Amino acid sequence: MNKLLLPMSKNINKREKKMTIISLKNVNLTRNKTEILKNITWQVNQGENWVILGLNGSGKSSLLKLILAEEWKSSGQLRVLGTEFGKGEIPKLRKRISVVGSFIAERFHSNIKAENLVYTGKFNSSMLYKSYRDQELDEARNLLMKIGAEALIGRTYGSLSQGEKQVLLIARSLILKPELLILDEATNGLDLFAKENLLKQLEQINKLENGPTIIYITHHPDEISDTFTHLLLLRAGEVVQAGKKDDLLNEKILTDFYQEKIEIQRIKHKYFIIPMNF
Ligand SMILES: Nc1ncnc2c1ncn2[C@@H]1O[C@H](COP(=O)(O)OP(=O)(O)OP(=O)(O)O)[C@@H](O)[C@H]1O
Repeated sequence: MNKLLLPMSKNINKREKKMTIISLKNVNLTRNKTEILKNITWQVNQGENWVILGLNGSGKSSLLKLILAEEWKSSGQLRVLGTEFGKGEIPKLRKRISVVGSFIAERFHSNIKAENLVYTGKFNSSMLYKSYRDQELDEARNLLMKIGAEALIGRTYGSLSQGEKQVLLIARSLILKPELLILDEATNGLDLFAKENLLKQLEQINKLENGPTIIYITHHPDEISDTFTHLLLLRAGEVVQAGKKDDLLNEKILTDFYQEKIEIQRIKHKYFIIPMNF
């Protein structure tokens, strides 16, 4: 993956100070008589970046789909960027949120060209519903150039490696200058260095004045970089703990969370969780 440089300017738009970005109060999600999310209460404030950590099947993707209004809560109160679900305008809200993740990655046709795919980010859609003039697509091309991915211009999505696809999806996620950026297992399929580049990219996004709030969904504690301030620990559809990263990344809390004895090793800026009974 190429080293990524951010294209955003410092004053993207004026945003309220310290607004609540995400608020869930007693939210439940039930499908086919299965309780997928149970009584979730969680608040993300401006200035915080969260990692959602959980084992397989803990409900991470379902929580993400609720926030994106791709799933509808069964009960409870849900508010994202000031829009109350059930009252506010969801299509408008969607344009303020960007997602990078496999369930987005799978939606694109293999024949779509890199610049067209990046441009779909403008409409939060997986395809372009009309043809765009070269001049319009130049915005996407310029973005790819700025992030050092000009080699991808003109290439079809299906011909790209996993790492190259991820670069495209990141460019796509930035074209709308989102207020909320969600990454769902975004390092899947990336090699060691591509993964570090992605985490570095997030660090740069985080330094932007008026940059987006970042929500990062992962299985891998070693990806909890300095960019992140808070941690949501999700198990079997329930919040086990939610709070400041520094308060939660300790052996007692994580042993309780995983229900397995673990040890934490901090090497340089990374956390490694070692299962002790294997
Ligand atoms: N429509 C549905 N009907 C019944 N059960 C469902 C439905 N959708 C999800 N589930 C179940 O809800 C649980 C949570 O799923 P989800 O995909 O949100 O977990 P996850 O934490 O993202 O998992 P992974 O890390 O494996 O991707 C799983 O047990 C899943 O099988």
